[in-house]
Amino acid sequence: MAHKVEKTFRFVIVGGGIAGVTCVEQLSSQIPSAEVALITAGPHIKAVTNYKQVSKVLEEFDVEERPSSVLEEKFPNLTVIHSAVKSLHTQSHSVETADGRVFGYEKLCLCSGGRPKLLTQENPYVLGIRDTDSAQEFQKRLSKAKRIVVVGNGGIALELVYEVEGCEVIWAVKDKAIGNTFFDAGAAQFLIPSLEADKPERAAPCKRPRYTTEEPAAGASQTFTADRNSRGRNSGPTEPGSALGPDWHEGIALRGAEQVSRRVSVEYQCEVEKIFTSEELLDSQQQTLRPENVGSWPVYIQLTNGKTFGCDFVVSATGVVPNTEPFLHGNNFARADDGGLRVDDHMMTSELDVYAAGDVCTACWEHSPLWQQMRLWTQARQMGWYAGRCMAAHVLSEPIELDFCFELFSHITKFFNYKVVLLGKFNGQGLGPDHELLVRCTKGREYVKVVLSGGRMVGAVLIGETDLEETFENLILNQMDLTPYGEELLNPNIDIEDYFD
Ligand SMILES: Cc1cc2nc3c(=O)[nH]c(=O)nc-3n(C[C@H](O)[C@H](O)[C@H](O)COP(=O)(O)OP(=O)(O)OC[C@H]3O[C@@H](n4cnc5c(N)ncnc54)[C@H](O)[C@@H]3O)c2cc1C
Ligand SMILES: NC(=O)C1=CN([C@@H]2O[C@H](COP(=O)(O)OP(=O)(O)OC[C@H]3O[C@@H](n4cnc5c(N)ncnc54)[C@H](O)[C@@H]3O)[C@@H](O)[C@H]2O)C=CC1
Repeated sequence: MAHKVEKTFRFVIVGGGIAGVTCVEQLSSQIPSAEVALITAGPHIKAVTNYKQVSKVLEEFDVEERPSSVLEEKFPNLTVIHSAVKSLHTQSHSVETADGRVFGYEKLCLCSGGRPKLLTQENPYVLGIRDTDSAQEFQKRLSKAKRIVVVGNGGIALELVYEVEGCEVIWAVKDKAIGNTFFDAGAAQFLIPSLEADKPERAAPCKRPRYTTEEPAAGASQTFTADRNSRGRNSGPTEPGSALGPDWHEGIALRGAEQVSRRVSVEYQCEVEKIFTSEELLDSQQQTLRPENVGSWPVYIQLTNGKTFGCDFVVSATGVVPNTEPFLHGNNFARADDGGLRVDDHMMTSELDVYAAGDVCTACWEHSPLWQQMRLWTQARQMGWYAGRCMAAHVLSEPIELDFCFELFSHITKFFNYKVVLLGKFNGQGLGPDHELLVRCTKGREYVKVVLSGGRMVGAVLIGETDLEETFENLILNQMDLTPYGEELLNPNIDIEDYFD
């Protein structure tokens, strides 16, 4: 190594996102005398605010971007270093930053997050959304756009298609239904009318114990339009930093160049065949172009269903890749198939004294039958907190067991303006055909799905103000045999809370 070690810290944490900051807070509170360094690339750090434990495992909180001085004032033994780590030397227990400084560590936690897994890296018309900078770039480009294509069917796509106004959106999804990372086709059917104009209908409960859904045929498309009055929004840009999170779009107006309201066309069961410029389009003599798509768009996207759309730009909302690159050279990290650093049940990587938490890591311990990893804010906080506890326990030679929060998967969020709660194996993940679904759906009001295996509840999707989360969480955790209750479990006329008292 070219440079001399400037200082050795007991704990070094890399990354000022939710995972890194929570890890720092945990370590600094547990061992206040320990010297801790937080090395982060951005000028700001993320802070969890308004934390609320909704039930045993469900939690809600806001996230704010703050100057790092707030953390340093709170924890006198903390040093925040604003520079990117460019290399890691696990043999000598040191990291080197982009500005050429070298810091030693006794224990290190990598919390460098992830970045968008783009359809293509080179095309200037293909955007990803991750942090405030990329959200602002998206907003700027959108303000001049008449049509965009959104590719992907997860969290970002779901948020964008609902929020974008004044611009036509073509939404290309690989699947038969929208929102496949969070929902099944039934929930998608419940949500899709929200893309259209608000037409208040009297909600009539309909119990659907047998699970059937109508799906669009392969290669089909559906168009939804909505007239919406502008909703109140703050207009000022937010400060640059790490990954965005809940309600990131509340602070920025997502409005295109047209005086139209929402117009979304969903192209089902298709992927991207090719992305090309107008010159390339002329050269290739595209036969598949519909008349409405002919024009001088800066970029064209050809889908595997044979259709080609011209647009102002493409949003690649196609998942994340863990930020591991700076740490790999010269070291021997075991990585998972998704590119994340493999961690065990103590958040330890395969390298001695190196831990990892949040989007950069892949949980490779034997999971509880009711938990799975998803790269989410909540899990970044839980992992950062638990990694901090493990690091502290190891230096103090104390025993530590996997935390209870990894017992049951839980996530609270909002899609299409509905509250969404996901519990356990909410989509029957990994259960094979050996499970049963109960569904209750009240159009425009709520969608409740329960996943049962061997008569026991193993997962649930709750959309709307169902007020069922706590009861269902208990039923999942206590694994009570629900066979005697049958379909009554979702009877809208029974107060289920009283039922199980
Ligand atoms: C648009 C969007 C909306 C989202 N909405 C939700 C939501 O509603 N609910 C939810 O649960 N989750 C949501 N997520 C996911 C959530 O934001 C992430 O899972 C979570 O923020 C990950 O936290 P992290 O600390 O692991 O990583 P990050 O927040 O990405 O933080 C990584 C940090 O590491 C720093 N860093 C990176 N490389 C280096 C380096 N070499 N040296 C030093 N520092 C480095 C970065 O500057 C950053 O500070 C959303 C994500 C996006 C992009
Ligand atoms: N409310 C919430 O909980 C939100 C969570 N997030 C999180 O932020 C992160 C980033 O979000 P997303 O990019 O939406 O990731 P995601 O993992 O949620 O979804 C990625 C989607 O892209 C699809 N996809 C992948 N490769 C593709 C390809 N080549 N062509 C077409 N489709 C492809 C996948 O099938 C999946 O539907 C995720 O970890 C997500 O969970 C994001 C927004 C909201």
